[in-house]
Amino acid sequence: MFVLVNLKTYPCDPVAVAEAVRDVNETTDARLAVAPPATHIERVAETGAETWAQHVDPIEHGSNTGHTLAEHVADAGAVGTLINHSERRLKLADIDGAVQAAERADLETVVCANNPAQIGAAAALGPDAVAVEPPELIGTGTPVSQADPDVVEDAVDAAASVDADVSVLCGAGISTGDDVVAAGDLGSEGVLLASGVAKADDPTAALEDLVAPL
Ligand SMILES: O=C(CO)COP(=O)(O)O
Repeated sequence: MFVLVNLKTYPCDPVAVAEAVRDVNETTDARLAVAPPATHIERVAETGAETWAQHVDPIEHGSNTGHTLAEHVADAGAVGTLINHSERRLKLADIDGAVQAAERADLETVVCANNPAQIGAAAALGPDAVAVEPPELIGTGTPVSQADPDVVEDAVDAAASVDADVSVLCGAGISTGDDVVAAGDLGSEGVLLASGVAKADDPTAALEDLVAPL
């Protein structure tokens, strides 16, 4: 299972969380990665943790002000990027452009979406993976894999019907190893989570709990 920790803009120490991700990754067959704010990618990558960006813009080198260029996040040490999110909503054309920008920079891609219909559209753009995250469950601590298992199974079916090579992750409210196991049982190849680690008093213990049953 892939466990991707999105730090959003939570007031945690991204380097400390990254060190925890790096250390717990050594203890498990699961694959752990962390997505800090763009400003912290370089310092986080220097810890040795697998580092992802939270966003890249659908642009190339040139006259763009205030944008995030895929090549820059790759240079800073990111190996992948989230694209689109309930909290960073993009138009379909911009998701398409961001996937192409990320591929140009050799970044792995996970396109987030709110529901199975959007997952089908996202999968059609050819990312490496899609992640279904019902907005109403994000940040609640109520895990999608238990509160809304149908949405995960339907997302898996929707992606498979478009492109069987696109992996499916799920997220929202995931915070325990049981939640991760439940996600896997529904056909998800990984989880995307944030508050369960970023807001934890002890991120290492939270990560250890997440991967314990894997
Ligand atoms: O939005 C999410 C990850 O991108 C999920 O957030 P929570 O894990 O806080 O519910």
